[in-house]
Amino acid sequence: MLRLQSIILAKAKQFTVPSPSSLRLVKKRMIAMDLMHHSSCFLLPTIPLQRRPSLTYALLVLNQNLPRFTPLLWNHAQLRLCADGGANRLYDEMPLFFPQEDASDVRRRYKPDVIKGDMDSIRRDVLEFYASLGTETVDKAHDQDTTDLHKCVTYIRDSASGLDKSNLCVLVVGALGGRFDHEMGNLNVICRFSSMRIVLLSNDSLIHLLPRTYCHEIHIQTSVEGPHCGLIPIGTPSKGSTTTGLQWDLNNTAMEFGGLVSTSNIVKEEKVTVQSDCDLLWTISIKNL
Ligand SMILES: Nc1ncnc2c1ncn2[C@@H]1O[C@H](COP(=O)(O)OP(=O)(O)OP(=O)(O)O)[C@@H](O)[C@H]1O
Ligand SMILES: Cc1ncc(C[n+]2csc(CCO)c2C)c(N)n1
Repeated sequence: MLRLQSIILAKAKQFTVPSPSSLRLVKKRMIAMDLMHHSSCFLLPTIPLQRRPSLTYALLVLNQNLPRFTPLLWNHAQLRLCADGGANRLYDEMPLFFPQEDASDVRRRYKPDVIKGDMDSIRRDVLEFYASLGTETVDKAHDQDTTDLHKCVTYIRDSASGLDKSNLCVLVVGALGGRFDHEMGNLNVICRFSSMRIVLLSNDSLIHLLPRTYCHEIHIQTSVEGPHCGLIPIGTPSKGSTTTGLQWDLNNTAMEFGGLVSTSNIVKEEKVTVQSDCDLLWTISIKNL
């Protein structure tokens, strides 16, 4: 009798074969997706203790104007790197944040742990200054196929010893504005290292990736960021993305680059949630306090 039932069931199933896309949807609903929390609390003077998960920060300085909050990020970071010409920026611009102080005192206080790149932009005097203070220098002049940012992210991932990498967040300053090929290269790095938390920052905005493999909860630090924001599918089209907490929420909405993308959106709540079938770029404005 049981065997007969299962034959009947099997036969019935033959006539209602679910499409691969509906199977994927069912599978997605059955597997509870992990939640990923995001918070720009690194822009606050002190990081709240109850911050979940507690992150370790690495700061990466690129060859562009240093954002005004660079000293703050420096203090939060456990590892500080300069990508090639980024060292010139640190050397030239860090003393400008402390006009009362002697420039060389400031330079000694803000000594990077590592300078890595193809070393075609760093000035000799700057390289010698930091090397004499004990900064590790890694010359990758032979590699002309990856950017200096890429080289530095690889260093953080593979070589930085004594750094808790289980909950690491890489803060990249000087990543936006300026030359467009560099900006696109920088965005490409966050897509290429999609399993790492990497935040690209300028004075005006920040960008990070929301991998499709998680549900995302973004805790808005309203004192320092927002309200302008955007969600952009940069690599592949999204068949459906869903959000809460935005003025123009997405409701299983399809998006694609060259079609609909969510720019000039507005954050309406302290918590924004995002779920998508593809990796999305999240961007939010930084307040000019
Ligand atoms: N104008 C910019 N806008 C955004 N990012 C930049 C800009 N300039 C440099 N960067 C970033 O800083 C890193 C180091 O800059 P640097 O000028 O040393 O690079 P580079 O390889 O010498 O550049 P290029 O040879 O293409 O001029 C780059 O890999 C890039 O990520
Ligand atoms: C297809 C292709 N396009 C551009 C470059 C040039 N390039 C890319 S990264 C880099 C290093 C910059 O520090 C250089 C020179 C390349 N190699 N391959």
